[in-house]
Amino acid sequence: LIIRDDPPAVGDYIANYICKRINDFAPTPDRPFVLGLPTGSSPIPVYKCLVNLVKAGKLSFKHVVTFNMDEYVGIPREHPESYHTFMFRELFSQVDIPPSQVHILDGTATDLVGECNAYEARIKQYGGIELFLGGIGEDGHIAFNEPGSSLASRTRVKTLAYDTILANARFFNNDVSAVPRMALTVGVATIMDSREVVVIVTGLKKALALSKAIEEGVNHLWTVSAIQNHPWALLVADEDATAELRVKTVKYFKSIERVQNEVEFNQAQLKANAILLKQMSVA
Ligand SMILES: N[C@@H]1[C@@H](O)[C@H](O)[C@@H](COP(=O)(O)O)O[C@@H]1O
Repeated sequence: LIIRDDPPAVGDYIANYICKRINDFAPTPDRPFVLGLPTGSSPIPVYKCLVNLVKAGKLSFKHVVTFNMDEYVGIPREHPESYHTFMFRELFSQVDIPPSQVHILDGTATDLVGECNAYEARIKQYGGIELFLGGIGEDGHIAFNEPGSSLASRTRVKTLAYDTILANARFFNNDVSAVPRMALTVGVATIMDSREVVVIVTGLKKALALSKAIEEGVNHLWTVSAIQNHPWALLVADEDATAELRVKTVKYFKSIERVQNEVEFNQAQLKANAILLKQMSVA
């Protein structure tokens, strides 16, 4: 768990982290970086920063392949609140990703089950997802894996929890009746299969979910808690989202980061000294 002051600082941290991961991976057309992505308000600061990194020439999406987490059932791609529209508005139209490398579930498909199965197959074809970025709902859902979702779930059709419908009404002019009742979503196991999971947790409203995710056991009622079983998971939260954590938990994770920074600083110094010594011996 990494804690930053506010959502922009969380966005900066995650975007720079993803940028480094993609650059270190050095993707090529034959070996693209496969990235899983979320929608919602939480990832907006991440996307803003990723766009700036691309504009500054520090990052390219040319050899990045993306898979979005979820999409509403029954609203067309062109709908202003479809996740398709959201992704192109906030990220894809502003970076150098070829649209053919973007994958988003089609919530208007005539065969929804077939659409979900094909999505899983496509992810496999690419050799799985390298890094899955996610957000969480107030009830601790990841993607649209609402409370009670099987932790072994795969991409499927999902009925939304009434709390989620209420929470998402803000995107539909606060008209609860306009919010779709169903969605297509990757499963908990689809996310857990990825080689790395990064979760954005910002705002006071996510505080209980964050506590359930990391301070208690793995539980299908708080599906994000499944990350406890993932070998390489990172949560990045802002101060507000830590409100329900124990003081001890917050201090513990902050102290780990301090120790890690110390280790990295010492390693950098050792490296710099070694270079200096080598230069002196050559001279
Ligand atoms: N399906 C999405 C989730 O993937 C997202 O994490 C959640 C939180 O949204 P926000 O970031 O706006 O709080 O909203 C929706 O339910």
